[in-house]
Amino acid sequence: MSTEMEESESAAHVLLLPFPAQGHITPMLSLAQLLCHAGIHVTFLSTEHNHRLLTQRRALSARFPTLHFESIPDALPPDQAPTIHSLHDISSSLRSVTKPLLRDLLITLAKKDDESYRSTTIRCPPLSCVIIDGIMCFAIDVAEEVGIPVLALRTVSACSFWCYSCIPDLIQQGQLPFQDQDMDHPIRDIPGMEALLRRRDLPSFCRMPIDHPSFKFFMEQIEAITRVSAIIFNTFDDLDPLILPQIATRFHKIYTLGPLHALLKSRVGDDLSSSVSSLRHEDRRCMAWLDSQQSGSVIFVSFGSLAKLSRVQLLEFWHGLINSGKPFLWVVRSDMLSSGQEERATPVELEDGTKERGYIAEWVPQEEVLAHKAVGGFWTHSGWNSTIEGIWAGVPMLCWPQLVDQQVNSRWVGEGWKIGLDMKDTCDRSTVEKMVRALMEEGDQREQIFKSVDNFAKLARHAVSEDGSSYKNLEKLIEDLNEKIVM
Ligand SMILES: O=c1ccn([C@@H]2O[C@H](COP(=O)(O)OP(=O)(O)O[C@H]3O[C@H](CO)[C@@H](O)[C@H](O)[C@H]3O)[C@@H](O)[C@H]2O)c(=O)[nH]1
Ligand SMILES: C[C@H]1CC[C@@H]2C(C(=O)O)=CO[C@@H](O)[C@@H]21
Repeated sequence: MSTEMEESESAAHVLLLPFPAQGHITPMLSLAQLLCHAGIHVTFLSTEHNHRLLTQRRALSARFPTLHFESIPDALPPDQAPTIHSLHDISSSLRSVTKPLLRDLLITLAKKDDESYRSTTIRCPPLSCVIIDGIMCFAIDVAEEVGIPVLALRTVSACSFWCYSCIPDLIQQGQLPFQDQDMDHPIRDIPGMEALLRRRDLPSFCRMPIDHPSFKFFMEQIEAITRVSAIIFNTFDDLDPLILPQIATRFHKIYTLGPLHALLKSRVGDDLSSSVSSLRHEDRRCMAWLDSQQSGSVIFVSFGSLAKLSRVQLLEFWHGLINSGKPFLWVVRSDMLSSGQEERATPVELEDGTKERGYIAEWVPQEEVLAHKAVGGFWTHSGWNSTIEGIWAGVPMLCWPQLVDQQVNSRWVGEGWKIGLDMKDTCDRSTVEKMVRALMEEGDQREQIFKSVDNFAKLARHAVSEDGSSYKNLEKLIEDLNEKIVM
């Protein structure tokens, strides 16, 4: 199929526009590879800063000749990582700087006789579709203006997406903003999760005043995404059987392709390194350290690419880990401490305890780490990529959510899917110690959690196998993109 499509003038050409952060680029790049593997032309458009950090671009283009990397300015300082508080700046910069340039690019790529691509060995057809990250909705206006159909990849979980979608209803019902300080007050009006959520489990921006610029940003995205032709989710049908039908009541076309990283391996091959989308340098020495540890003994601790910790939180976590007595591999990014709190001495008992049974790394090959036999538990911030990678690896999770969708994900992990423990809103050393022990030590609780996560891991394997839902949905997406009927 791919050879025919490469030569065909009518093959699809899709522009992918990720949000500029690791947790968004990784699933978008998996999707890019899956589409290119089927012969579709993909223009992967990153902001200039991230384009430079994607050091594996050349290797990827060599492997997938229909994968083209392009960059676009965003006018943000290169070291400004997105935070929930900087969303307003990011959003206005994308609108004022990136949006007009995107319009020019789409017009150029949509032309039937674009010479820049025709001069390459593989002829590239005119742009037929745009797949945006579900929070890059400024691009919908542009694509509509240029007359190109738009789909969205929503990189958060389906369950948190559904919560986002129900927020306007919660506001209308007077449940938002919260009327008092009781964060355990039940939220019963989100269809499909009636008996599950408390106020504290709603997306973190629900804790903000509703006239806060970041709250407004999310409200705009929630409204705008209703205009896309279809939404792609990084989940699989057996994980979300209660939620996907709810989403389908409001969004007429959805494709569930998850776990995307596993579908990529299943379709394209196992030799692909999961590091191709990494924006940071990986410390691979941690793998040798893991080799030296007993099977199932290590707790892997990673809070993704954006979470920030105060020095007090870091020390409480560290004390809790050391006091638990369990070996640990901990990703402590150099930009993880809140600014101004970096330069202080570490208590000697923590240094000694770490030398004895810990390994601290700047950034690791997380998928490989999760698959290592020494890893018996995953303490995570419940970012969606980490959560679905943890499910795929069949590793029980301890959750300490911080941002946006993570609050919802951790509730589903703890009480919905029952594949872990939710430590939300607490971080003192004795809670950490108790929770780490509960997760890692033999007993009924661990056994139940392990059974449940193992079951979802098996269902995930089925989903990406030839007769599984994600595999078939990808076929359908490819067919729809090629036939140009997703619109
Ligand atoms: O040392 C590390 C740590 C992380 N990762 C990878 O980095 C990604 C992190 O993604 P995620 O777990 O989703 O966390 P964030 O980076 O925090 O992602 C943001 O984007 C996600 C998708 O929208 C959201 O679900 C999160 O809440 C949001 O913070 C994963 O693929 C990890 O495998 C590594 O490769 N090495
Ligand atoms: C920095 C955050 C802005 C919104 C993004 C998000 C989402 O809802 O897509 C979740 O967490 C962060 O990645 C992003």
